[in-house]
Amino acid sequence: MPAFDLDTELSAERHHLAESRAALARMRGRAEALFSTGDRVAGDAYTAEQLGRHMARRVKELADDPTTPLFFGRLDIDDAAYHVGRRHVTDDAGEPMVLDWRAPLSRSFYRASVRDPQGVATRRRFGFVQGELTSFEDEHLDRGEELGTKSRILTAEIERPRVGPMRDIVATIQPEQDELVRADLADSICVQGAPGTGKTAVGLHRAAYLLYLHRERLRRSGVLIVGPNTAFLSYISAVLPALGEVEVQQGTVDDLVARVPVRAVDTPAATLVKNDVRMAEVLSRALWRKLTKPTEPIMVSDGSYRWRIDAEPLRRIVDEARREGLPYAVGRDRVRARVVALLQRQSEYRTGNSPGEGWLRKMGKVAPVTAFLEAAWPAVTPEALVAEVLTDPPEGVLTDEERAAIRWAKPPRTVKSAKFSVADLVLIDEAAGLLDREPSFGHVVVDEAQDLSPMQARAIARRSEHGSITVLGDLAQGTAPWAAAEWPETLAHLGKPEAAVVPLTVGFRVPASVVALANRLLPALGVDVPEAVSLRRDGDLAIVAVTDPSDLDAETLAEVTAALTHEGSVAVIAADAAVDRLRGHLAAAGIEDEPRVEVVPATMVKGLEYDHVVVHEPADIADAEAKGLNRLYVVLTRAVSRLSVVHAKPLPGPLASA
Ligand SMILES: Nc1ncnc2c1ncn2[C@@H]1O[C@H](COP(=O)(O)OP(=O)(O)OP(=O)(O)O)[C@@H](O)[C@H]1O
Repeated sequence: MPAFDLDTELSAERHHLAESRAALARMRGRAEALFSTGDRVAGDAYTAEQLGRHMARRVKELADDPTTPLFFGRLDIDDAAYHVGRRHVTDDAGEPMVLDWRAPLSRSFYRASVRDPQGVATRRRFGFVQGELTSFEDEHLDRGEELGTKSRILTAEIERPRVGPMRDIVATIQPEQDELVRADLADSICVQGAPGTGKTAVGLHRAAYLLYLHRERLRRSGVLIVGPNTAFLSYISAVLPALGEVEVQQGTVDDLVARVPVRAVDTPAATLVKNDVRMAEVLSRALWRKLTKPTEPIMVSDGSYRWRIDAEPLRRIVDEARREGLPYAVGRDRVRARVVALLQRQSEYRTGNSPGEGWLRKMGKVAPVTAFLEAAWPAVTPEALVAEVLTDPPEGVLTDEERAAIRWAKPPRTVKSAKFSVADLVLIDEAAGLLDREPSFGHVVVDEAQDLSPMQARAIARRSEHGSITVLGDLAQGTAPWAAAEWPETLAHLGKPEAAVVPLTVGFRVPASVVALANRLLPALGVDVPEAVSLRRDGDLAIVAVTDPSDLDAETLAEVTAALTHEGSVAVIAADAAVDRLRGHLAAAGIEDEPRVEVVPATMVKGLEYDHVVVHEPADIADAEAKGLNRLYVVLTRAVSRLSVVHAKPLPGPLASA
């Protein structure tokens, strides 16, 4: 193609971009105008409120970020051109100027190939700098041209330095990722992906996709993202808003179950027992054994008459309600209602009239009925049930040693004054689930799921009972004492045993040389997962052996200083115990004011990434915990461009020959 043609094309595309931005601004202007007059046109306060919320959301959704491209691709189908971007933009006549990446037609942007062109003659990808269109790249699928992962624009995007929070990947979603993103709402899936294969990205884009396709339904039931800690959640928090999705709930499992404050710390032994799935059985038994067979009749007087229900029908009512398998508190209400119904029938029989609402309510609360209920089906709170179990752990499910591990050394005088631990909160949540139903989200995305304990997984299962889930994780990165060695068990605890386990193996973060180093650890990790294959041929790996251990921190500092000559973020990752000392060391060298540098404890880096990672004394990281080698595997795979490993002690196990 002659050069002037390229220029003409580029300026035509720039023109389309400018026009699209102007059209989006008009769409937003219209939404704002509607927003400001909304309460005047709404019939009542409730509708005005609903309309106001809807319009405010709409205005937010239509925000234009001048630093990100409004479209990033184009499809030529049957002589028509369709630009693909972050959201629909239409001109004043309602004609599409940019298609939302989630629209059915846009699917071909991600999936069309020479083998299956899907009607696409040409696929065009745009290169941008700061929202300005600078280049494009065409694949003429109709002429057998396909770039795949060799696309220059894809490579540039993957290799772009990382600064600040996570970015969306709409422009470059790969076919195997797209298949997961666009899976049906009804499908629960489990993505087993090596580090940097885009699991988190896939989960977030899937949430955005499902919200687009099932907007009303999911807005009502809600979409929830569960992540391992708040640092991770804040790292990913900008992705969905950038995709126009501003109403997704994000939290850790601890956030989900936070019904009471955490005021105690468990021993490791107690933590293990409390997270074991048998605790569900312990709680369930402790609860249901509270029911007792009624042996006394109920005698009630309402002022005019005396009523009596014998023990036999009462036994039947309790047995029936139990057999119905309802949550405990619902069953209790049911028993009360049936007792009142029996009284009502007697009253109708004797007086010939139906008693009124007030009479029925009163009968539900009279002392003999309440006393019967308290004996046969006593009221209980989740906290009280857990406190009871921890005060005197029942026999039958746990071993004596396990019971001793969770028994409170000094039981509290009242439930209110009880001090609960993080693990207790999950138990309280389980107890609450036995008492009553938890509202279910329409879809839940669970990241770093390999670290969920069975009891935590059950807390998520209760919140997705009527919805589907996307489970993201990597068994090799499991560091919790209960971390899964295979997926089916976790999926069963999550209530979705049928979920398909789909692997992702192409890595977009970690350079090949770094992946090769990390992969050496895999055989020692005791899990059977496919190795990562890196798309990245760039990147540096340096192993710096220090002979005098007292030089270790100085060498680390030297690596940081060298890293700062490059673009992007720098992290020193060290065993937690060394972090304060290293921060002091860097501060003394005047690096504390450099916003690009962070000293991060090894236990906090899961899910994060930095352009340059300096790993400080890997042997200490590996020795710090039972799953230390898994932790080291996580640490080594955080680097986007360069990894320096600084060590005085021998490198741990399988890395020693590196
Ligand atoms: N298709 C893609 N195009 C461009 N960048 C991508 C693509 N897929 C993933 N990435 C980038 O690769 C990096 C790793 O992605 P992500 O964090 O989602 O991986 P992960 O599998 O969750 O990793 P980990 O298991 O280590 O937490 C991110 O910077 C992400 O933006």
